[in-house]
Amino acid sequence: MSALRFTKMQGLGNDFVVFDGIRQRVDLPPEMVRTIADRHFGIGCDQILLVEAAASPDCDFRYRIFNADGTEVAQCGNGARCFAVFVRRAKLTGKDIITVETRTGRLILHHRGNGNITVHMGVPRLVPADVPFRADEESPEYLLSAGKHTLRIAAVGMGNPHAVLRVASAAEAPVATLGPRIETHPAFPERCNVGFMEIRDRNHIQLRVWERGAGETLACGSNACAAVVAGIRWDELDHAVAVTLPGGTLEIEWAGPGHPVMMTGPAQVVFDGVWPLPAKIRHIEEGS
Ligand SMILES: N[C@H](CCC[C@H](N)C(=O)O)C(=O)O
Repeated sequence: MSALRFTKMQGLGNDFVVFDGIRQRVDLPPEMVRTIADRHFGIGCDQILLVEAAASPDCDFRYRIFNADGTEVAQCGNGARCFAVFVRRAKLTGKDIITVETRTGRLILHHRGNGNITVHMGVPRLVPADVPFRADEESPEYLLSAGKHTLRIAAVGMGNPHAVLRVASAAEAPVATLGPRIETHPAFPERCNVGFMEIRDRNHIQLRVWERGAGETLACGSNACAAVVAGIRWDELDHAVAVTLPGGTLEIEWAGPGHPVMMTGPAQVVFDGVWPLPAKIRHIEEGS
């Protein structure tokens, strides 16, 4: 095959290149992911999403996610909503409720009928080793040394690792400087996504996110979930919260430990396209 069909999609401005890996063979070595994601030499996106056949009989699809830096990861909330729209539009399923398997668990994607999708994002991981985060014991808040700063953070796993800091103003938060410092902090052995949360009231936060492997994005669904979990554990938020990010607002609900986090929001198609496979990738493709 000398080219791959794709669909460009976005969820609150967090943008994706989505490949159907069922009707076409799609290999995504890191170099190819980086090239496709590049906003000047490629298509341009924060993440690539790959639809595959499920290995588990009780799942409808396998859902794979690749960051713009080429790393494969196990969770993407905004991408999950786009995945739900993609598989219906591609007529890979007609279901309203779709179960997908990821590298660390499974998500349930629910078309609400009004253009919004609700995603059962799984039960948050709060034990440090499950985030993963290096700490002797579980706590709603940890102190993290970063250069001359000592930061109070929450560490939450949503199938991917998240740090959350409370800030007075999300708009003025030092995302571009402190974000990469925390993303690569040794306390997070697999790096992390970094949320800067301004609490407006018990049912509304403003959030900006420095994403692992992508930098600051207009929205991050899994960090929105992690931020609400953190705020509820700090007794600063109620159980249903509107999370306003630069790209728009998500509705997040969490009933407390042991319960899943539920995320509701939109997902849109931007355009369809064809990605020409460069010769060297085609050479690998032909099994040489
Ligand atoms: N950067 C994330 C993956 C994408 C998550 C984000 N786009 C979302 O909507 O959850 C990570 O490395 O864990």
